[in-house]
Amino acid sequence: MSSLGATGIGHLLPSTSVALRTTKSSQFLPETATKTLTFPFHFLRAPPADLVRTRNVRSPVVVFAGNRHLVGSVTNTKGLRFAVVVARFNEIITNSLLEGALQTFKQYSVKEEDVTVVKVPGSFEIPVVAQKLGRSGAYNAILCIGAVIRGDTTHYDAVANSAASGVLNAGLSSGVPCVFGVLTCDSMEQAINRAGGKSGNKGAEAALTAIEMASLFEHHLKK
Ligand SMILES: Nc1c(NC[C@H](O)[C@H](O)[C@H](O)CO)[nH]c(=O)[nH]c1=O
Ligand SMILES: CC(=O)[C@@H](O)COP(=O)(O)O
Repeated sequence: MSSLGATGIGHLLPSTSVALRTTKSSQFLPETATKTLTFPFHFLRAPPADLVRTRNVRSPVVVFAGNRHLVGSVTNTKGLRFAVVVARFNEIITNSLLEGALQTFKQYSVKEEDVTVVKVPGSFEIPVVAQKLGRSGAYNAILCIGAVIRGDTTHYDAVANSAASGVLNAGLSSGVPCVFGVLTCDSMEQAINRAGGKSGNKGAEAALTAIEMASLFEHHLKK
C-alpha cells in the first residue's frame, strides 16, 4: 500500500487498497485538509461515470459535482410528534408565544394529538424537562418556550444563560432536536413586540424550526 499525494481527487471504496492523501491543492478542500483515503490503485484515474454514481464510490470532485443535500421538509409532517415546554414566568408573553407555536403546528398539518404541552415555573426549569422528554423517545423534537426579561439585578444573566446552555445540552444529550424559543429581552416592550407584535411571533418561528429539524432527523438522519 503506498501513500500518494494527490490533487484532492480520491475515490473511496469499501474494499480499498491504495492510500491517497488529499492535499490542499484541491480548490474544494480547506487549506488544512489532510485525510487518508484508500481505494484500488486503478481508480486513481477518474473512474467510469456509472461507477461513481453507485452508493459505494465517493469522489470529492464527483461529490462536489453531485452533492447530496439533506434538509428537513416542512410539508411532510405526517406522524411527527412534538413536545412544547413552556415557562409560566411572564406568562402574558409565553402564552402568546405558545399560541403562535400551536397555530404554526396546525398550519403545517401537525395533528393536535401529536403536540404535548408541558408547563414549568420558569425558563430555568425548561432544560431538565426538555432533556427528560427528549430521552423518552416519544418525540421528534422538543420546542422550548420562555421569556426572560431583564430586571434590576444580574439574575437575568443567570437565567438566560442557563436556559440557553441547558436547552443546547438537552438536545445534545438526548439526541433529539431541542429548539430554543426563549425570549431574552431588556424590556417588556421588546418581549411584546416578539410575541405577536411588530417583530412577529418567535414562538411561531421556533415551531417551524422544530418541524424542519424533526423532519430532518426522521427522514434523513435516522440510524
Ligand atoms: N426572572 C425570570 C425567571 N426567573 C425564574 C427562574 O426561571 C426560575 O424559575 C427560578 O430561578 C427558580 O429556579 N424566569 C423566566 O422564565 N423569566 C424571567 O424573566
Ligand atoms: C430575569 C430575572 O430573573 C429578572 O426578571 C428578575 O428581576 P430582578 O433582577 O429585578 O430581581
